[in-house]
Amino acid sequence: MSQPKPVRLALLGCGTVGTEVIRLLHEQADDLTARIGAPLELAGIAVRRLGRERGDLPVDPALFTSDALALIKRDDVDVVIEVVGGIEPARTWLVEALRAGKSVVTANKALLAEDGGTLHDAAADGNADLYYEASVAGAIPLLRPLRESLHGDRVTAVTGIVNGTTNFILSSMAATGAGFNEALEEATELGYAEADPTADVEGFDAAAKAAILASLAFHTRVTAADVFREGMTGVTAGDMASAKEMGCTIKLLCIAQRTTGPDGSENVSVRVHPAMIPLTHPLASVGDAFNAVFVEAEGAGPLMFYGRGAGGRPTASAVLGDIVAAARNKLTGTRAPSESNYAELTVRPIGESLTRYHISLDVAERPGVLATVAGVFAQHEVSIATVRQSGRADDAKLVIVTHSAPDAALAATVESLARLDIVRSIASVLRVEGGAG
Ligand SMILES: NC(=O)C1=CN([C@@H]2O[C@H](COP(=O)(O)OP(=O)(O)OC[C@H]3O[C@@H](n4cnc5c(N)ncnc54)[C@H](OP(=O)(O)O)[C@@H]3O)[C@@H](O)[C@H]2O)C=CC1
Ligand SMILES: N[C@@H](CC=O)C(=O)O
Repeated sequence: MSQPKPVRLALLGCGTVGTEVIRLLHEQADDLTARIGAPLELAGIAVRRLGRERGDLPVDPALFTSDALALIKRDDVDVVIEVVGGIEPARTWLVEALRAGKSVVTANKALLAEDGGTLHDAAADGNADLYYEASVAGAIPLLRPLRESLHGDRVTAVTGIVNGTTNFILSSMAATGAGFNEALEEATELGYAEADPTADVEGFDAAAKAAILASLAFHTRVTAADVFREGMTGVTAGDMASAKEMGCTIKLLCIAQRTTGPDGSENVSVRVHPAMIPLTHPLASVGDAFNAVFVEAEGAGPLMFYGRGAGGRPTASAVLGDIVAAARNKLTGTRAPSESNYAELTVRPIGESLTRYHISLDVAERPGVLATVAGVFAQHEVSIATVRQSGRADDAKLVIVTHSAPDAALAATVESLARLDIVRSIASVLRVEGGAG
């Protein structure tokens, strides 16, 4: 019997993820051939620095090129795998590949969240597959369940920890009191952080993932620019200690919800910010670079997805799953179902979202302080859940946790508090989720 023709792959990028894709392709070659019905073969590997030392990769050095576009355009390439990152030149490459009918597998959440529409349109034009499971939550199978398994249901919320680097840092700060810089350095060495770790710590990476999740979950187009984003660089050791005292911890959360506006219209709210959650909350025990995501759907109820959210090998596992799917489709001449972004829901501004605040104030110690502070909350129609008071005659502290209120009212309350002469400083403001406080 004649050997089936190999499915030929162009790999763009050979960094943390790309090298592990090469290793898995090599280690599992026989199994992959059996599963797909044809062998996978690397046609070329595009990198930026041809002379870079790449260790003992099980691959022919002649496959390396610095001309990604020429590699993509080759007639013998069936599937393009992009693990480079960034907006350009990745967008140009992927549009070129898709329009030419080549399937694309990418881990590039930044591009998908900024301009996913262009990629989906190019995939439709070229009748090609666009797979991106690795772009959100590393190894966790999450996008395929949203894209396929839950397509008969109505998803109402997606909440979770979707950035491994910041979860690693916050978990280290909570467990060992490790400093921010030290923990970030370790996360970078372990291959969790983005090329520019600002994307992680300032919440851009999680916001991109939130946009992808919200688009898939609610069948509407949400871009990174639509997502309210606050990073975790402002979280201090003091915040962590205060959270601990209250039986809580702090996590960078992604929260995407289907909501109803004041006029009864349906819309969505998508936000990323650090939040205080009780230690009893299932997300509180998600440590290291692990991710966990809750999906709530009307029929299914709550579902939880948990696993490694970053790192070369786990991410490569998700990439390989997509390669197998794309290769099978190539052989059978079929295509994965395209995205159904039909809903056109408006994204509500953060000010309209209902949140709760934990506010820590340094105040003067004199009679009437508490009443004055409480008056400010009343003025903004924000109800107080708990108040803790501590301190000496010249240096008192008030820690206030609110009930839920529109975020704009809570932010305005903080602004008014800052203007009071009895408030020496606002030590910290954190949002609270999951019954904390
Ligand atoms: N690391 C992780 O845990 C995860 C990463 N991702 C995503 O995967 C993608 C890759 O991440 P990661 O492997 O960590 O990144 P790295 O920075 O480790 O690797 C990037 C690779 O892209 C190559 N490259 C950069 N610019 C060009 C160019 N102009 N032409 C050709 N090659 C180029 C680099 O070449 P050279 O080697 O010569 O420098 C390098 O091989 C990103 O989109 C990231 O967001 C997704 C999930 C998890
Ligand atoms: N930098 C990202 C990598 C995976 O997406 C993270 O830390 O989660």
